[in-house]
Amino acid sequence: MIEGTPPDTPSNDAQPLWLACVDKLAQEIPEQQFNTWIRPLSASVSADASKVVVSVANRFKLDWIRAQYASRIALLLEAIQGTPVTLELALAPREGPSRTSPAPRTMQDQVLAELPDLAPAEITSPRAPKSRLNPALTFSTLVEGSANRMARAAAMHVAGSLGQLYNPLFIYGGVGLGKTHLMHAIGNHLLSDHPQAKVLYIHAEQFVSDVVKAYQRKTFDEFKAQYHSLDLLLIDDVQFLANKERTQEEFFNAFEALLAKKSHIVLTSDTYPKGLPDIHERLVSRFDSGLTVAIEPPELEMRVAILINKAAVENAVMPEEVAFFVAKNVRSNVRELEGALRKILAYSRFNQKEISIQLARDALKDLLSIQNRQISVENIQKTVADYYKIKVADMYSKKRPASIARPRQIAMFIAKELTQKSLPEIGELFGGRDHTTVLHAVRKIGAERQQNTELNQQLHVLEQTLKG
Ligand SMILES: Nc1ncnc2c1ncn2[C@@H]1O[C@H](COP(=O)(O)OP(=O)(O)OP(=O)(O)O)[C@@H](O)[C@H]1O
Repeated sequence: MIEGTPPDTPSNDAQPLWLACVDKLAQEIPEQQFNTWIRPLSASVSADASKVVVSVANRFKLDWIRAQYASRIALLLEAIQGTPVTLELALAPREGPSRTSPAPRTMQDQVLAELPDLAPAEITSPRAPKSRLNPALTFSTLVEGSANRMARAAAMHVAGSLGQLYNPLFIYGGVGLGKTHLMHAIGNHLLSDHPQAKVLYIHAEQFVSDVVKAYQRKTFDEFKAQYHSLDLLLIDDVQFLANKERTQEEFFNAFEALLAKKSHIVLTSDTYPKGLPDIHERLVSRFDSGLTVAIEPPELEMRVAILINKAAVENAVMPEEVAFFVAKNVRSNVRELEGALRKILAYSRFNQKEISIQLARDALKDLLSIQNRQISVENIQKTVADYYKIKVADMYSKKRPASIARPRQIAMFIAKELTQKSLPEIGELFGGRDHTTVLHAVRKIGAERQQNTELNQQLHVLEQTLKG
């Protein structure tokens, strides 16, 4: 399931498929959740009903629907239609004034300008459920591996002894690596031990919107009472506070109030605190004043374990050899692994065939061909050379100064991570080097990545660039 643009040939005849799906969801989901998340959706269905594009008002909602409801919607659509249906989520076209409208004048205007893309109805919608935690996201459903071991241990510590060490806990890493899951796990753990604890999970964009609402309705006292009285505040994706001056100020106030009363704050972001652009220095230094931990992309064995576990949750058996095949081909993040698994399960159920490597190959045909097309060792050499401002020819040359040798080692490391090439093949493509030279580079950069935040960040950027 991917984000995309509406299909070219929407058909009104096919709309009953979507309406039937919405009907089913209405029976399954609590009314308030249904009204908040599902009712506002609109969908366009291709003429042959093989593709449904659901439009969502803003990115926050899109992420939420993708995480919470997309797999269920996809399954329902296929069950109703009786043939495979591709589900896509797309941002609805924005209406009203563009972001380039003249600078706001009053404080309320300024705050309103910070509003994420929420429809007006959202501003007056009833208050969300108290903790906003998803009970399914717990420590027990989070597979542990070296990629998340430290973050998981710190999170468990926080959940077990609130307000003491590691406050704030700042968790960062690339998309779909389990940061949100870990946050919810902390909240759920705390609530299971202390059901009366005041816990709030909130996405940073929603925090911006809460600040806006407080200004609009002149309910700042209520806003402060709500936030400043929490025992645990979990705030996701703080990079979304960038350039939101007023919101940052309110967040700073809440932050200080919570720390003063020994409440705990857990934050996530796509980068480490000092790497956050357009966030006020005093907030950045607060973010960094507790414990900052990274979540890395999961290593092969962890990806295999995640696949096998998630298949079991869906009452399916994924043989280990198939899990290895998928894990070797889907490397970027857990969300993509989940997407691949969903495709395989749907394909297996639809064709009534057992899960095998051949079935996985067929189910993931599109995904595999895109990957193979995109990432070649030549592409990696060029991207890394551009990034470190050296000549591509230096990737094959025998030169040894560190300014050249290091980018070369980084390129070898990425080649091992992102392509199916063996060590000797990679060595060959780097000017006929021995496979032990490649192995040395892979081990060295891999170990350094765990310790060196800056290198880790550079690798993330390079990997994201290569994956397009
Ligand atoms: N170690 C893990 N074990 C099991 N499931 C995981 C693990 N890590 C991530 N997931 C699952 O992968 C999906 C994506 O994770 P999550 O939403 O927590 O990522 P994220 O890092 O917050 O991403 P984003 O930055 O895009 O918000 C979720 O369904 C989550 O449950």
